[in-house]
Amino acid sequence: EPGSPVPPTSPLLSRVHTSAPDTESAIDRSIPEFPAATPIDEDNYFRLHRPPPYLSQISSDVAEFINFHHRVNRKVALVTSGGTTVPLENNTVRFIDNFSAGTRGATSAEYFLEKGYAVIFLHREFSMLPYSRHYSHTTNCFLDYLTESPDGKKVEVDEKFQKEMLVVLKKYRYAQENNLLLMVPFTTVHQYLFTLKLIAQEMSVIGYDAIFYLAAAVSDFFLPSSRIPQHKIQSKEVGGKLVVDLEPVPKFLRRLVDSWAPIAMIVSFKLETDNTILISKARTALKRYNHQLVIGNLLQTRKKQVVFVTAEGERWIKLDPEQIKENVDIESIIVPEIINSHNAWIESRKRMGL
Ligand SMILES: CC(C)(COP(=O)(O)O)[C@@H](O)C(=O)NCCC(=O)N[C@@H](CSSC[C@H](N)C(=O)O)C(=O)O
Repeated sequence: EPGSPVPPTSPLLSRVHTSAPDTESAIDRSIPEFPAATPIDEDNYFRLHRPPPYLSQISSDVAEFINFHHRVNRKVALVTSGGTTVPLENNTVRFIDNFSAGTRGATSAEYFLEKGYAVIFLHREFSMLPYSRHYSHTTNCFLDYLTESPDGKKVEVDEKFQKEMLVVLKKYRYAQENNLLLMVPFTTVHQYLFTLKLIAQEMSVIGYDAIFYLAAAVSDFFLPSSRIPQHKIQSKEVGGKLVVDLEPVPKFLRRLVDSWAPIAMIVSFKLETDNTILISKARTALKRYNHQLVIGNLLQTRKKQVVFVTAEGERWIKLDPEQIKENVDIESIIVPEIINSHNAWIESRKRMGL
């Protein structure tokens, strides 16, 4: 409406936007075909693909945020959240998406903040966000929490929701006013990998006070720039069938552990749908990447139970029926456990003189 007050630009929304394809730089026919996932070629992915055009903006925001907290020795958690996409056309009409609403990441970020961590929230643009997830358009529509004033002239928060909303609002404002939460978006797996690498390298200044909590659902396969079509695929051009030939995504977790963040504590999630392979797959990931903790979860039961897999063994965390009835966030149990492990990790590093 002309003249109506401009809505506040929420500090929860980053200054960069990722969902519109950067059609200028995504295609580069000069890039040779190469299997991205073999260890030797892994870094070729970063060397041969151009970084997202907005990366320098993110780099300066992240550096400023990290220095702000490093000065006061505050621990920083990088929480990744949401699914990455694999565009099938440069002017993207179709893309392969990875399942994730972003609830795990957004909820976990709240509990890290509650425990005094600063949080860099590397999230799929438009997925669930800390605090606003309680009243987002996809879960509890915020309009259902409002009523009209008796004279019908004003909007008010419904009396029965005042208490719970005040708790969320206070936490949101506290994070905002104390610069504790930095929002960094991604959409494609390409954007995710370049941004994760950048943040990991900038976080190295924090050493073991940094923790990586990798809840994002990352694509395992992608369409290399060398063969992505420029425009929307026309069915007549492909004889009515669409055959997609994807390359494996570089095993970035190995790079993260070995070189981008060699001192930080790293927690990854393993998502399966078959319970018979969950623990073995999580253990394989732990052995392959040699980080500290893999949290296994099944798509079907991810909100009620997870399994911690470490070098010492595995341990299930399950909500009991009462907790399920009470809508307890399983992250309210997961995150404090991880923070205890992070503190033990820091003590062990100090004892080793690192
Ligand atoms: C995505 C969910 C299930 C949360 O759901 P929402 O609350 O709806 O957001 C999360 O808990 C999770 O498992 N996240 C990790 C999922 C994932 O993709 N994990 C990868 C490991 S990280 S991607 C690593 C890459 N594949 C490699 O091997 O280097 C995997 O299972 O393979």
